[in-house]
Amino acid sequence: MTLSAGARFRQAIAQHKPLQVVGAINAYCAMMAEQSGHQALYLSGAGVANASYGLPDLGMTCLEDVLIDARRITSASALPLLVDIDTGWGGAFNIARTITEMERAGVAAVHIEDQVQQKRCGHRPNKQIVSQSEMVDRIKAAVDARNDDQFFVMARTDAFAQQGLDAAIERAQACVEGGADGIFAEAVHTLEDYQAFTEALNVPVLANMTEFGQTPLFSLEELSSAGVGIALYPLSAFRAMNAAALSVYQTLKQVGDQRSQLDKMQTREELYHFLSYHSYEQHLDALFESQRTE
Ligand SMILES: C[C@](O)(C(=O)O)[C@H](CC(=O)O)C(=O)O
Ligand SMILES: [Mg+2]
Repeated sequence: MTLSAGARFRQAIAQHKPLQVVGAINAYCAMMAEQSGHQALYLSGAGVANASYGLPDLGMTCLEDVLIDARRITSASALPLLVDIDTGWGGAFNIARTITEMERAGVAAVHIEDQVQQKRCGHRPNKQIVSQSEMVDRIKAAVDARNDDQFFVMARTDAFAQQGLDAAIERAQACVEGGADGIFAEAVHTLEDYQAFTEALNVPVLANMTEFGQTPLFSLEELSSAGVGIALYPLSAFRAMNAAALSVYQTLKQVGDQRSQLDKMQTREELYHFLSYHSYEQHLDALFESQRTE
């Protein structure tokens, strides 16, 4: 029997400590990540907002916006996909619908956070969070809605910024009691903070290694020593792609050709390799005589 996406995510967590989960902004990135040997993918809420809609990460995208990108990724890669569902987009029934649709889209796992609906990036100031009981209700609604009991519901808490370590850990514990399968400890500052979370909890703890934020970019060994179960790189490839693209646009404008930029580009042959272009072409040639020219 083939394992469900959720079961494969759980298996990957069990096999890697920590499991690296890498952001894939689109289907092709998912294919490159998979062929680079990664075991799990991430669809970033900020990434969907920024890349697919040209919007900031301020709770302006909705379920359908994220589902479109999630479906594209699960169609292109067999790796388990963790999806950022922000606040779940509403009350208990909205959250239930979000979970049902994510499962239908072939998603393995989601994280739902305790910010108010008009959420902010976790690494920005002035975040506001809902009460602990409202957050636990979000978790209960999500867990109750899943069809596959292996589908992984992760609680993200942004409480550290406003309320400090102890309150954030207490919240995380309450979420686990409410049924959360894992905890995303957002924007904590030190390995000791992670260690405190992992010691207080009996579920995997995720460390967000997002660049230019509140958390230092710890190595896998460091995260492992603090007991972290999942290391997330939500936008690393996206940021690199953006810098390369900008350089190409500016150079074309200023210089008039792209020759100095070729070393920043993936070659046609590399592109075709990741897409299995040649095997499609061979299939075409073998199947349809009329396609052959010689
Ligand atoms: C993980 C995150 O929720 C995301 O949407 O990718 C962001 C990442 C970022 O803005 O760097 C967050 O940490 O809030
Ligand atoms: Mg997000």
